[in-house]
Formats: sequence, C-alpha cells, structure tokens
Amino acid sequence: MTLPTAPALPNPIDLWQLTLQWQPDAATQAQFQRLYEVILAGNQRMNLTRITEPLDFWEKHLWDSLRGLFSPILQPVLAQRASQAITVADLGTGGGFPGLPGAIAFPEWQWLLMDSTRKKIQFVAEAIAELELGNVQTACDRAEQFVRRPGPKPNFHLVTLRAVGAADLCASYALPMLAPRGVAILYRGRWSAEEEASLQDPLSHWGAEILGVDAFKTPMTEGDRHCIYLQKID
Ligand SMILES: C[S@@+](CC[C@H](N)C(=O)[O-])C[C@H]1O[C@@H](n2cnc3c(N)ncnc32)[C@H](O)[C@@H]1O
Repeated sequence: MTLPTAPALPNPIDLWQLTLQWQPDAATQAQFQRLYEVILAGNQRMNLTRITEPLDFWEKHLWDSLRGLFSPILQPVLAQRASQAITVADLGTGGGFPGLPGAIAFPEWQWLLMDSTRKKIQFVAEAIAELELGNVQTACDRAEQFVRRPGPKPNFHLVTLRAVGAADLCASYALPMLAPRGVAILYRGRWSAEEEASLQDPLSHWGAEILGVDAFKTPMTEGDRHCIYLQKID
C-alpha cells in the first residue's frame, strides 16, 4: 500500500489522561499515526470514512473507539481476567473501528475483526499487515451466520459493535458469541428508554443482563455518546 503523507494526529496527553486514565506511549502514538495514514490511503480506493481531518479522526475514530474499552463499567470485569487471555470480536468492523485502535491499545488481547463486505475485510487485512499487528485476525462473514458455522462455538470475552444496526439486532448478533460472564459493548450515539426496552427479548433469550449504560460526551465537540454493556449470565 502506498501511504500518503498525512498531517500529524493530535496527542493531547491531558485529555487522554483525564478521559481514559491512560496515555499512549510513543510507539503506540506512532501506530495511531500509521493507522491514520493507512485509512487515508484506503479512502482513495474505497469509501471507508468521511472522517478524515486529524482532529476529527482523533476524536471520532480513535478516542471514540477506545472510550468504550476504558470504561469504568468494564474495568472491574477485565480485572478478573489475565489480560493475555482476553479474546475480542469486533462485528461489522467496516474500516476497522473500534477494532484496529483497540488492537493497537491492547496488544495482548486477541482480536477478530469481522465484516460481511469482502472489500472492507480485504482492506482491514492489508491494514493489519501494514501495521504489523500480530494479535488480529479477520473474517468475512455475517455475524448471524458465523455462530451457526460448524466447529467450536464462539466464546469471546468481549464483543464490540459500532454503527452496525438497531440495538436489539446488535444484541442478537453479539450475545450468542459470548463466553459466560462475557460482555458485549454496543457503541451508540443517543440512547432512549425505547431502545433499552427493545433489548429485553434478546437479553432473556440469551441469558444476559445490562451490566451498565455509560453516558458521556466526546471531549472536543461534545457529541452525545452511550456505551451499553451487556453481560452473559451463564
Ligand atoms: C456503518 S458501518 C460501521 C463500521 C465501523 N464499525 C465503524 O463504526 O466505523 C457498518 C458495517 O457493518 C457491516 N455489517 C452490517 N451488518 C452486518 C452483519 N450482519 N454481519 C457482519 N457485518 C455487518 C457492514 O458491512 C458495514 O461495514
């Protein structure tokens, strides 16, 4: 892949620390910059994202992807498990969000990035090679079909979905893929009581409950965000 020269991404140490209680080290920041270049290069061939300005990319792709993983709701669950044992599936990953920033920030976790669109998964596979990420695999599949394939039943510790569809549909994709006590993270913008009510059927069908709803604003443009954490009970 020929990478264009891209403007430098911001690295607002104070904001990382204040909002995530975490800061990327120099190598991680260099990986984020490389990811930005890879996305800009991919965008020249296909429509991956309209978010291409450095500040926008930082906030709406990098920070937004990571905020769901650094949530205070998730941290106690993660603390119960050795970090290298954590497996994550990002369903409907598109151009690789939140999966690629997550795989860079959490290199000890094992990631599967899935999308039903072949050319998007081809791009993600190229990005993984370009970024030399040894902890990420890809699958071109539909989430609802993946669980029905012959072979061992998926049992991920985490499943993430951002901008893939209605909340109840996302829950019905994610919950059958979780290990007992595993957590699905639904990345949403606004969140309503009606959407929360729509989760009741998939939650009772798959034996899960709402672990928590994290409401927050993006740190630069103050957009409304919610991450919904669903935990498999048994
Ligand atoms: C709007 S994009 C979001 C991409 C990315 N998650 C993000 O937030 O930038 C939705 C993606 O979900 C994929 N998708 C939709 N339904 C799917 C399904 N049932 N299984 C797998 N991928 C699906 C689409 O191909 C598309 O790439």
